[in-house]
Amino acid sequence: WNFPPGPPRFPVIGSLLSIEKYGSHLILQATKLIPQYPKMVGFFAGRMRVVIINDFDLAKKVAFSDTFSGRLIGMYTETMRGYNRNIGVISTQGQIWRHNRRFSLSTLKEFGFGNKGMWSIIAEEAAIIVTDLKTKWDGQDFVVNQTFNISVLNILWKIVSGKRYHPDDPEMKELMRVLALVFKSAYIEEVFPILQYTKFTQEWYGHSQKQLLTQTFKSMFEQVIREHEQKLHTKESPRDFIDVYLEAKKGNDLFTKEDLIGICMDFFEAGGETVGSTLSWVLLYMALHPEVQKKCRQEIFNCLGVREPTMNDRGTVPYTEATIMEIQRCSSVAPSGLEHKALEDTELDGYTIKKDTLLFYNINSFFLDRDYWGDPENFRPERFLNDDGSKTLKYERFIPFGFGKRVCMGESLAKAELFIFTIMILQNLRIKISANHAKPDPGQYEAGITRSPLPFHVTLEAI
Ligand code: HEM
Repeated sequence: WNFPPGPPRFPVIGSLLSIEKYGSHLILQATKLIPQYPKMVGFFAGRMRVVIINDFDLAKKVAFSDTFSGRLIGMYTETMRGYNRNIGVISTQGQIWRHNRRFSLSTLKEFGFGNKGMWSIIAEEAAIIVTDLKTKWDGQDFVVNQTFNISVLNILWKIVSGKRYHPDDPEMKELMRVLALVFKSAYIEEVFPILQYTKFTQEWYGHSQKQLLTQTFKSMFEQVIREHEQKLHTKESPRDFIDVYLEAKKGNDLFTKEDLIGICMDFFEAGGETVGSTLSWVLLYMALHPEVQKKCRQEIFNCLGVREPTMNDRGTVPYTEATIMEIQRCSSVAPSGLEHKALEDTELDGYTIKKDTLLFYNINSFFLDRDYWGDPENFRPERFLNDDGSKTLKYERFIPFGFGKRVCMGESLAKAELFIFTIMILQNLRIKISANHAKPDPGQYEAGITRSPLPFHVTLEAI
């Protein structure tokens, strides 16, 4: 039928052979095929039909349409999470997704998304890790490797469950490491179910680690929920997200313990690695661009001095804000967002899109569009500033959090975290290229659902 054009297809493995020669990450590599397929490119990935949308206007159409608001429903949830249906927000669709998303968004808002309480929780976590780096690593070489992931997770976890972890907690560190691994090999067993049938192939894509991770998360969340049930706070004084959920669940079948566990998993999966990786990129680009670092720091000291930032300071430090935006553009931490599944047979730009086809909009390609940005390969925060440098500029194609029906649920939290952490890092630490190790290289990264730099060295200097 009239499937969007793409590289040659072979039985069983589909188009993956031709993709492999471009490298392993489908989306990042599909960017290289843009000259041949500027609007969209169709692949057969194992048993799945995948369409990557390179054209911004078409992407918008997909992202804002109900027809394309589905998710891949299948094995991942059943075998990995141990449930017989999809749960939570990220991997549900239809009524369950709408309900879980609406409830989660409004409850998170109630508990501080975008308000003062939230900002001080963020600053508190940032202060702990920054002070730790300052006291332990002053004048020394430091390996940046998921340095901020646990701190960032603590912020969300405090709202959801009232708990936090020590940034050096060995168990949580291990969970974060495995979680990052899961992000890197997402979708693989959906694409090639056959891989699950031998021990050797299972090992190859990390099946047992994935299963262990989801089982660990599951029992961790069940335990936290049990503790909340035993000491449920009333409707009038809920302590956190879990209290509100359990209260709402009374007599309402749309609320289930499985979905609560699913939402907790979603927050862990979506809320730590994404912001954590972006902060690693902040250290990398700051080390590589000392002149930008100096300018940010000067602006911060001029406007805020050494006091803790809040989101009310937005607008007063435009160069720093532009720098964060440029880091998000250059690092493209969620290069393709998540899949959007067609819920029925439909048509897109003259091509037939059959039900269950997966569509990804190529965020990475929007960030690298030469006609749009002029010099996309250059790191240049000024592009996000107006002529006199007094205001940041908005760009339609700057969509690190995606857009449309399934736009990131944590956007305002993530923005607050990036703003407050970056400022507090720069107030307290100078980040330099190490004289003893290779210069950090933005081209050295790992990519799956998220894109994070490989561990790299910097020299830290306390201010
Ligand atoms: C820099 C940090 C982050 C980036 C770049 C990012 C990016 C994205 C992107 C591109 C999507 C997919 C949009 C789509 O499918 O159309 C997404 C979805 C999502 N994000 Fe984020 N995200 C970040 C942080 C967070 C945080 C802190 C949370 C915590 C609440 C979060 C929760 C979610 C959830 C639950 C979804 C799924 C929404 C749905 O399926 O309806 N994200 N994010």
